[in-house]
Amino acid sequence: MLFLVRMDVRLPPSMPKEEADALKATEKAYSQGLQRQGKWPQLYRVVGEYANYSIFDVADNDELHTLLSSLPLFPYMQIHVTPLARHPSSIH
Ligand SMILES: O=C(O)C[C@H]1C=CC(=O)O1
Repeated sequence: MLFLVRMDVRLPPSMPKEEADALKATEKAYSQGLQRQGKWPQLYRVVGEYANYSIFDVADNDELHTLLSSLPLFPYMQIHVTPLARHPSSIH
């Protein structure tokens, strides 16, 4: 199942830079692992925002929730999920 996911990251301004950098590094490694597994096939930065649009390719809602809630930045993100279905006019 394909999902379009928007993630908006809101780190508290009071978080020490070292802590924020460590979280971002852990998040990067986690996300790249999922990308290599094919579960997170597309990841785009939203221009001018600390946000991304991503495509996830997972078995079901439960797997997506498990992956998203395991993101190291999860406590600091607003996440919006849109389930995708094949468009009848799509040639892909
Ligand atoms: O930077 C972000 O958009 C948040 C998150 C998503 C992948 C990653 O490495 O960090």
